[in-house]
Amino acid sequence: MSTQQPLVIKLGGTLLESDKALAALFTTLKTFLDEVNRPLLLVHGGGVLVDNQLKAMGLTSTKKNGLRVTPFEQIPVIAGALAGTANKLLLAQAIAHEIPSVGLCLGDGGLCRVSQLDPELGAVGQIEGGDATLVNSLLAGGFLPIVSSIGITFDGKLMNVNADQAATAIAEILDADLVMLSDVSGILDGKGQRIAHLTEAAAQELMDKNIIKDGMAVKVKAALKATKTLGKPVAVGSWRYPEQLLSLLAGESEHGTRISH
Ligand SMILES: Nc1ncnc2c1ncn2[C@@H]1O[C@H](COP(=O)(O)OP(=O)(O)O)[C@@H](O)[C@H]1O
Ligand SMILES: CC(=O)N[C@@H](CCC(=O)OP(=O)(O)O)C(=O)O
Repeated sequence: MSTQQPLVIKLGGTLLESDKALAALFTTLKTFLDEVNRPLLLVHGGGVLVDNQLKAMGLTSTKKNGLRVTPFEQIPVIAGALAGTANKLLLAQAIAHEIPSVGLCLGDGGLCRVSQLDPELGAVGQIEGGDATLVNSLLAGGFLPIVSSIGITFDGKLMNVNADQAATAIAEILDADLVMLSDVSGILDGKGQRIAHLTEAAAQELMDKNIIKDGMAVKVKAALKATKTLGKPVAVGSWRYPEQLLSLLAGESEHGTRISH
């Protein structure tokens, strides 16, 4: 990996529930930025914050194939949780760790072009390319962009995009390396063992058997698409062990799962 090639790290939303894990991760990111001369961008989820917020308002929520059904009347609340609370909690961590940062959504600077994915899912977006100009100038200026997965359609509608799909699309737009940090040590097989290296055929078999399912199936499908476009593997690891970040980046097999086609 070249030293100047951007790195995209996707942070799963459950990280936001642990102040200790957040602080440990941002300490590692600060060291990484100081020691490794490399542009870094964070994309984050926050499904758990959305769940909590909807519940507090007496609203229910369902998922279909790992994607949240998003009635248009709920999008203000969901955008508030993701582009508001989740994004600003991460920005706050960056500031507390002396990392110059900017909080964005997919619509800022036209980073991602978003359209409605499927009318049955409501205000759920899919990404159809984008424009790296704004983000590249932020990276060149030494800022850490922190990007939520709220998108805006060409006709001005807010859309909820799955954060794994957002992260893979942004990695494709920036031609970046991609590491996805979740709440598991990697992708697990039918015996609960970590899979060090997952190919497309093996992933398909595990999805067919419902061993890779829900949010992880969305993540794996998005990662497989990105590996093809980027022509390199995508790593899935845990945010619980930020010290494993360099090992994940180096593609070592001791930690996480490397997905390739
Ligand atoms: N084969 C699998 N290996 C690991 N996790 C899996 C698998 N299948 C389903 N999962 C679930 O996927 C979750 C991670 O995906 P997701 O909820 O989208 O996380 P994140 O918000 O971190 O992106 C795990 O917590 C686990 O419950
Ligand atoms: C359409 C869709 O499913 N959107 C997700 C966006 C947040 C997300 O992906 O958060 P995690 O990475 O923490 O799972 C949602 O509403 O939960």
